[in-house]
Amino acid sequence: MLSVRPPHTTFSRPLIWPRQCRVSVAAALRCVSAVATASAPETAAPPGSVSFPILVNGCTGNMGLSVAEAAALRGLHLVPVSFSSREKVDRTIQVGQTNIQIYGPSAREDVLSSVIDEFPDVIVVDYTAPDSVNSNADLYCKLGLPFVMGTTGGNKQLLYKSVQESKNYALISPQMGKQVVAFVAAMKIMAEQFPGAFSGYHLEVLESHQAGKRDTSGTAKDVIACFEKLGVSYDMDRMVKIRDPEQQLEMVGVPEEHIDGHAFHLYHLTSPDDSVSFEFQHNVCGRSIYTEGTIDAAIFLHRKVQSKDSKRIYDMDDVLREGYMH
Ligand SMILES: NC(=O)C1=CN([C@@H]2O[C@H](COP(=O)(O)OP(=O)(O)OC[C@H]3O[C@@H](n4cnc5c(N)ncnc54)[C@H](OP(=O)(O)O)[C@@H]3O)[C@@H](O)[C@H]2O)C=CC1
Ligand SMILES: O=C(O)C1=N[C@H](C(=O)O)C[C@H](O)C1
Repeated sequence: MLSVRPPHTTFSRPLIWPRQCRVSVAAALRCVSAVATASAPETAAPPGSVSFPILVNGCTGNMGLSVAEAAALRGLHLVPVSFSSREKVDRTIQVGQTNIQIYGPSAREDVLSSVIDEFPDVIVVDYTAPDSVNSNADLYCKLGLPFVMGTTGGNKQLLYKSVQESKNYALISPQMGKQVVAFVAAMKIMAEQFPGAFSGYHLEVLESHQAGKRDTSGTAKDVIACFEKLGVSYDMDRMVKIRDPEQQLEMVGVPEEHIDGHAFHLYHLTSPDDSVSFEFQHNVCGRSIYTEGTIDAAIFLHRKVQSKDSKRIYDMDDVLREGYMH
């Protein structure tokens, strides 16, 4: 059986993961848009808040649907369009009062062009799949569609290059949970201020996510990059990735009701002589922390686009720094 216990530890107590969490498209669009405007929004936008069109790509999936629901609840104008990786989709998804039409990949460019005509200040949010990150981003950049990229994976360098070259606006973050973002930001600060502070230390990393997660945790990769700057050498192949529900229940301690949606991370450091150890954990149950952060990210990006800010590429650190922490 896979041992969750990092080998280089002097602790005698078993590793216990907390059981509780702690930490003609255009015509159709015009028609739906008119209905959406005429009928009262589900929940009025909070006083002083903005409302703008938001298109969530990946509404057939868990994050896409959650973000679409949260957008409607926050009083944003949900564009009734989303996409699938499958060509033969004949499907609509009801989110509040909006009927979202799902299109296949070949319709993407035409449909998105019509969306821009109809909703020039639209913000796209992408929660699709790692292998779609670059092609989706390339298309948003080609069309000048500002986007929030929540989807992890893909080629990060190419992603940034596309945005830079197109001068499009984008907010890219593998982690939208604001408290987790703050933790990673603290790790980055430590790495910048005390490079080499953990030289010679041994690092073990374990991450557990719902079985459907295809890639390695993007958040873990970012945290490991900080440890590397702190002097730790780490081979990514050693990361323990748990996707098996039985192990998650019995070994990791994920509450049963969150087996289908959780993100538990553990980083364990041990000094060369085994006399000192450190543990960092961030354990998330459900998805509300990400949906909340994603809506803030979309609002933030919309403001930047409207004010024609000269900076074009953002991450969640920028969002937190501008006071969205609460
Ligand atoms: N940044 C953050 O804070 C977070 C990031 N994530 C990341 O978001 C992504 C999605 O996660 P999650 O919702 O849990 O995954 P799901 O598997 O539940 O959903 C992904 C959906 O994307 C759709 N999809 C795949 N390819 C395309 C495409 N080319 N165009 C449009 N839709 C597509 C799939 O539907 P279909 O079969 O119809 O194509 C699927 O329903 C992952 O990369 C995950 O790591 C998740 C949580 C938080
Ligand atoms: O797929 C997920 O669920 C998550 N993905 C992100 C990642 O890969 O870091 C963020 C969080 O771990 C949830």
